[in-house]
Amino acid sequence: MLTAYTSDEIRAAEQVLMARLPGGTLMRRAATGLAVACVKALPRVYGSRVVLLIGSGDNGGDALYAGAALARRGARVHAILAGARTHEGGLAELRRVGGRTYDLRGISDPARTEGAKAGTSASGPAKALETDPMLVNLIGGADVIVDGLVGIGGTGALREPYATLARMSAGSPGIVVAVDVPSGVDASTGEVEGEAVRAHLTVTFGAVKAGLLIDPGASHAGTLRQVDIGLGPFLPAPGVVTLTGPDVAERMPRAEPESNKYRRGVVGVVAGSDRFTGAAVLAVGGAVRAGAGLVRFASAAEAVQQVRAKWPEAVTKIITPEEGVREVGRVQAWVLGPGMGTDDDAHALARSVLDSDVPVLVDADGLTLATRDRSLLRRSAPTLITPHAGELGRLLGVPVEEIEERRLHHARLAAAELGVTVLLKGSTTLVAEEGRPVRVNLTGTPWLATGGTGDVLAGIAGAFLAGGLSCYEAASCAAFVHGLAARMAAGGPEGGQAPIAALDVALELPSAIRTLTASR
Ligand SMILES: NC(=O)C1=CN([C@@H]2O[C@H](COP(=O)(O)OP(=O)(O)OC[C@H]3O[C@@H](n4cnc5c(N)ncnc54)[C@H](OP(=O)(O)O)[C@@H]3O)[C@@H](O)[C@H]2O)[C@@H](O)CC1
Ligand SMILES: [K+]
Repeated sequence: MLTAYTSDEIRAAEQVLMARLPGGTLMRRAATGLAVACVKALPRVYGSRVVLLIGSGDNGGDALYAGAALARRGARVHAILAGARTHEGGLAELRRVGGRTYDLRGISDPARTEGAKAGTSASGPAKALETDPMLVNLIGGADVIVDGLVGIGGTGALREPYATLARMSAGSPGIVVAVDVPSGVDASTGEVEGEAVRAHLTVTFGAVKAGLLIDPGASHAGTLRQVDIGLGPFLPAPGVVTLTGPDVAERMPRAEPESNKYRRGVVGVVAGSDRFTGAAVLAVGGAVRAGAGLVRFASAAEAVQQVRAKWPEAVTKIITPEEGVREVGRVQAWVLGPGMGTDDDAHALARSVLDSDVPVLVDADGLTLATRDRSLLRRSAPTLITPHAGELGRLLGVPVEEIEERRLHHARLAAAELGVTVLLKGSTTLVAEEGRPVRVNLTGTPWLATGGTGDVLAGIAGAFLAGGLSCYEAASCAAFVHGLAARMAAGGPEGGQAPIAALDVALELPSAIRTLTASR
């Protein structure tokens, strides 16, 4: 399991460790790791052009010492001094080995208190920077740009001149290496208030910061490399974690020799309607291919006909809103919602499912119904909701943009406010439940952003719930397996480059599960 921390947690651990070591030891360790990462990223160090963006704190200190190490190996190193102060030891060391500096305070006095919103065009002092020939040449001609503007000490939107430097580095052909965290990304949450550095590589020290795993921060971080500085024993229990393949393999329901279909878990699916049938076919497909012992599907006649045609292994029943799921037979968990509609009949059906005493996964139209009638989610058995940002926004009465901007906050808030487990879909899927670390899933692929993949995910998680996993475990394992199957469908476990359809993800599930469980 990978663990991730907030800035405060890292800082507290660093204090304890620092008190036991000679001064400067941690920065030396960090800078050495950073220099090694830069060497690996460069085709050749000797003669390469390295530009350091230096802020006023220790993040800049790391970059200066690493720059000095690169200069000693023959790189041409230029430090752009952007802060009101500069780390003295680092600067002296860089100068000692022939590194050069360019002090921005000499060319402009930008409004340092103004946050620059992403996308706004530069004006005034920022404009003067953007057209400064020296700066344009340095940044435009760099083989590698080392972002040492701010690290875990950063707060709020990047101020000038940092914001302009972040924007300029995005236009450079050089490799951008972020020191500890891309400047402008909130290291604790992944939130980005204004301009932020877009790194190809982030070299992070001591432990992974949660904001590097969660979008929008995650998409600014590029490849992550962690440098051990000896912090491990001093870190607290993490607030954010990520499951690895072996973690998921260990948790997934197993088919034991004495298993029969009832022992492996019976999942009920209430999805689709006479008008919409595709979502039902995909949700049932997810459940069937993820290894449910038996899938009971209950819906209107047209949806039942389509599901039977595609998945003959499902036991189907045509139901009416009045009778609900009373006569469907015993299940260990329900999946409720995809394509079921949102009218009064759908509401009655949802009520009959949510009245049951087994775990229920609520997705899609089920979430729309719950938005209108929150009492649907008040139940004694566990509930898992699987919204995308828009659905969660409606449930919480918050604009979708705010959900996207503050994913970690809103996933936690929803879990607390609604008393359910929340799987918030997106490029970095989050699973939140009160009293537990938020789980971030990293196996997704941009190709997953296509219609119907959420229905497949609901089916997978439903199968895992029926197999005996808790909402928290079922959601995080399902997100992992779903993302892995999508990657494999798109061309390979590391992510291919072919478009995929939702059904491809369902069909790929056995292969994905096989790659996970082969080593268990
Ligand atoms: N502690 C350790 O043991 C180790 C720490 N290490 C390293 O130290 C880093 C943390 O260093 P840190 O604490 O000096 O903070 P850091 O991130 O460099 O900058 C903070 C300064 O930036 C500014 N600033 C803030 N927000 C801003 C904004 N939005 N826009 C513009 N400016 C902004 C503000 O300064 P001011 O406004 O006064 O100029 C603030 O004081 C850490 O990430 C890691 O790289 C490693 O060496 C390993 C050992
Ligand atoms: K940085």
